[in-house]
Amino acid sequence: MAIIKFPKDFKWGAATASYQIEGAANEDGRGVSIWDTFSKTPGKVHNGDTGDIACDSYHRYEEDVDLIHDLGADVYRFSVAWPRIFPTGTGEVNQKGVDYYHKLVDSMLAKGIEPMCTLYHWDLPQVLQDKGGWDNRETIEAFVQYADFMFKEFNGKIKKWITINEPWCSSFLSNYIGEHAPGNQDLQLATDVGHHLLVAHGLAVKRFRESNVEGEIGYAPNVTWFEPYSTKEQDVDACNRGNAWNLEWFFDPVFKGSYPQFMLDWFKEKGAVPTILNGDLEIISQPIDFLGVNYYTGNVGRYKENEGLFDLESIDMGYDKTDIDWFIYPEGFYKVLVKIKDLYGSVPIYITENGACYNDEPENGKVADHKRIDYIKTHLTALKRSMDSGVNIKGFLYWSLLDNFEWALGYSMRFGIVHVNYETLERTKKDSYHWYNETIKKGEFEL
Ligand SMILES: CCOCCOc1ccc(-c2cn(C[C@@H]3NC[C@@H](O)[C@H]3O)nn2)cc1
Repeated sequence: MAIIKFPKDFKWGAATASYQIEGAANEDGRGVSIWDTFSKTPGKVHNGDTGDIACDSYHRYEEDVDLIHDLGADVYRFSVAWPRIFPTGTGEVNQKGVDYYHKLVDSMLAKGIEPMCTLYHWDLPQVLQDKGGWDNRETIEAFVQYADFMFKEFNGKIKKWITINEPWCSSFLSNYIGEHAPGNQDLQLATDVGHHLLVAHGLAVKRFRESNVEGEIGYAPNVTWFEPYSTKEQDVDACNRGNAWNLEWFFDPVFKGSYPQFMLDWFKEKGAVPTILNGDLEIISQPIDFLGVNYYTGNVGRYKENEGLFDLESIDMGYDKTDIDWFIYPEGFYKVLVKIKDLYGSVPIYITENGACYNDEPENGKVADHKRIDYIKTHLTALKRSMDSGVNIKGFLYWSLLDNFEWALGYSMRFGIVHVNYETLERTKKDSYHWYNETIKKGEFEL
């Protein structure tokens, strides 16, 4: 069997997000977010699940930090709920919310765990949504004020900042496909929202630099991979469009200061070119210190006229799927990381999310989630292949530490290496947790 070995300075960790784990939705002055509204809208979330309680991490954060510590992790990626800091998005600070994140961060630092903080992981204050949300450019300034407050308040404690998580999800999944909050279905709106998210990212980076606070800053786009069914130009072009929807569309503005022309042309045909103001792209392309990459799945794709937004169909090649019905495709992880290197150079990269959904339940106090272990093994192998091909990967954060609220799928889908009983809130380390702990300790594993 092959031994897959990582560098000694490689950073290992796990990730979560505020709305998915905290609960305490109406506690200590927290304001309403768009996910509170969306999850309480009948038919939007599986089983009518909400983040009202979630994993109750707001009250159990010390237990969860112990889980991170016992894992042997170097880094813990969490997100701050904007409505806990500014309940109406702007204006008066909610000190109890600030105090909570100081307690959380201090507990990490006390155990030698590096905090990696995501400022926007989708829980936009509802008051801002009521004024147009990310379609209203005033939300950009509100985000910059929130980010500026956080940079200064946590200066010296938090030294790795992520501005926006998965702008593709917050724009296209949330405003064109409509599966996520606020649930619009308007392509022009989606391209404008995506653009405003990128402007907000760029202005936050600019403010970070001007603030002279310690640390590094980046963002965390999600990517996928469509492998052409054949070498026919139609198949290759269709897959290029499908890949660019996540990749070039959200990477070129940051790394090149322009949108990919072939995608602008495509969106022009659809009547949905984003509204770009003078100076926007200079702001968006502020240099960043690191790139977060979130990868879960990929597939083989083929040209099919009028299929979806890009004349692209996904082919069922019979690859195994996880319990969320996503194909298991580690080759795509390798391919997309090499493409990022080829297109954007040697920017330091953290895998800020990669993980598998398997809904195994505890039996006699154990969770034998061996398929999750296999998924992690094959994806870490693809990751190491990319590193050996020159991709500048600095660390890997598994999604997710805990089973949690998986957005429109509620609590029906479990990504955690720790099982959460949503009745009792009891945490149970799964076999994958123990395997990951051993891998972190040794810096290697047997494939
Ligand atoms: C073309 C039609 O498509 C319909 C559904 O399309 C998608 C795409 C992507 C996702 C998706 C979900 N996740 C996991 C989360 N990442 C952030 C963290 O909060 C995790 O919970 N990543 N991507 C869901 C649905």
